[in-house]
Amino acid sequence: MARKQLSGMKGNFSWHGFATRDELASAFAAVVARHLAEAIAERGAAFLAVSGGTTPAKFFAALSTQAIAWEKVVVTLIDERFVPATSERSNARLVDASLLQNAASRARFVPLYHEAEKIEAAAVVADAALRRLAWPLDVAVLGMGNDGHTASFFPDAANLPALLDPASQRTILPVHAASAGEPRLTLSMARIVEARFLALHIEGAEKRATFDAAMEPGPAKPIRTVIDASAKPIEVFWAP
Ligand SMILES: O=C(O)[C@H](O)[C@@H](O)[C@H](O)[C@H](O)COP(=O)(O)O
Repeated sequence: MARKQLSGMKGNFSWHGFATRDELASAFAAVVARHLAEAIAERGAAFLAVSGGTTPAKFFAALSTQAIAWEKVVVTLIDERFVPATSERSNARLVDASLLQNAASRARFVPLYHEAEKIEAAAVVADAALRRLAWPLDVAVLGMGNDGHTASFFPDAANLPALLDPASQRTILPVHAASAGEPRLTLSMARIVEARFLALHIEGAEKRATFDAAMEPGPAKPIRTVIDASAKPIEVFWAP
């Protein structure tokens, strides 16, 4: 059973804590499916962006079996490593293997990765492709690293101010950051914070401590900048 705590005093977020990661996965999948179904009922389609990394696999598996009109859902990524879908580092590969299965195999996936010599060129192609979709996102699911990054907003990214520009006209931007491992493509913060439902999915004591520290006064980590910029409180889903 979720322990919900509205943390209005501490920041622009609502905390949903679960006893186990399995409980979180099934409850969070039901919440996301409800938002997608509402979007389909109201506008005839739904638009979902998910993060990669190691955290979402169980949630993706639970979401893939939700009984909604998946053929009306477009799925894209919050961010992607600059690697082809054949790479084990590819978030598209993860989504294909874990989310676009079962009922959700009927969804349409729009990738961020495009083959190009330079990531700047791939970002321009992805930006043009993504612009054609029906913004804003109905649901955006963020992850977070222990350095306080979310999406590919790494603290050491050379273009961090452009990534976090709340007035950005860009949909997709390239990212070069030594801490990221490889270059990345990411949605701009401006496109993320306008989502109708914005959630952060984190697990483990270390990430909880990182999140709590980021909400303390002091220089803002990227996760804090995103939370502060969101029009609505971000919904945080956490389990130990
Ligand atoms: O491609 C990625 O890595 C991401 O989308 C990234 O922002 C991720 O959400 C965090 O780094 C957390 O990653 P973990 O879930 O692996 O801890």
